Amino acid sequence: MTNILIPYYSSYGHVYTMAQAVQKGAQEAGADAKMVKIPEFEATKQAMSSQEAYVEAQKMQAEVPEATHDDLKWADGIIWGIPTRYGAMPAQMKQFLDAAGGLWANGELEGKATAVFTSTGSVHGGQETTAITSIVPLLHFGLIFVGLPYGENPELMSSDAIGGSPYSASTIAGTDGSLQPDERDLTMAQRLGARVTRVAGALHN
Ligand SMILES: Cc1cc2nc3c(=O)[nH]c(=O)nc-3n(C[C@H](O)[C@H](O)[C@H](O)COP(=O)(O)O)c2cc1C
Repeated sequence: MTNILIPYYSSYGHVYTMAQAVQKGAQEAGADAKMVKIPEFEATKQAMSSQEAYVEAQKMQAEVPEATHDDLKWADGIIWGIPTRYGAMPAQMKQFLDAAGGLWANGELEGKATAVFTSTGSVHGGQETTAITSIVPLLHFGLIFVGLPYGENPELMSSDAIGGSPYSASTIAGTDGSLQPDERDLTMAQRLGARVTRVAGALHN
């Protein structure tokens, strides 16, 4: 069986919902697919403890285990859930990657399939920049990047304000976080899960 890991970071639940769709797509493609959350900073936990939306979203994810570097070793494919912070990945995600230097040094992730999915507050808030800049550290680990092709995702041709690009599945949370992922965003997220499962399986064999 192909092992797919979905490490994600989600303050308000949108990336968590997308991660569930990615997991469903991977499972339907035959993977053992595991969601894990990127550890939160203590300072952020404290700063956000009075923000109801954050506290509720964390409760929703209470059962999801925290990501470890051993999880990365277990995986044949890794699909990262990365909300946009100033057009790029959050510090929490970068810290997790920075702390994985031992895996980098030993080349332990080289040759595994990888992909990303993202979320922004606004339509042009940086979905593509988040995906593309995230590819840079992932390539340092020797991961093999999988995109979201037009052929499988006709929704990419839509002129509606929905997520999805050739670089990643994505969603728009709304600047006040009040939107939920569009059905088309979830469908593309599922297809990404399935595609990485197929690629990871082929690479593993
Ligand atoms: C510090 C910070 C920086 C952010 N920067 C951006 C940004 O550059 N562009 C954007 O559209 N949204 C930005 N957002 C909004 C987040 O991308 C949005 O809250 C997130 O995608 C929602 O996903 P979640 O519910 O999984 O946390 C920012 C949010 C925070 C807290």
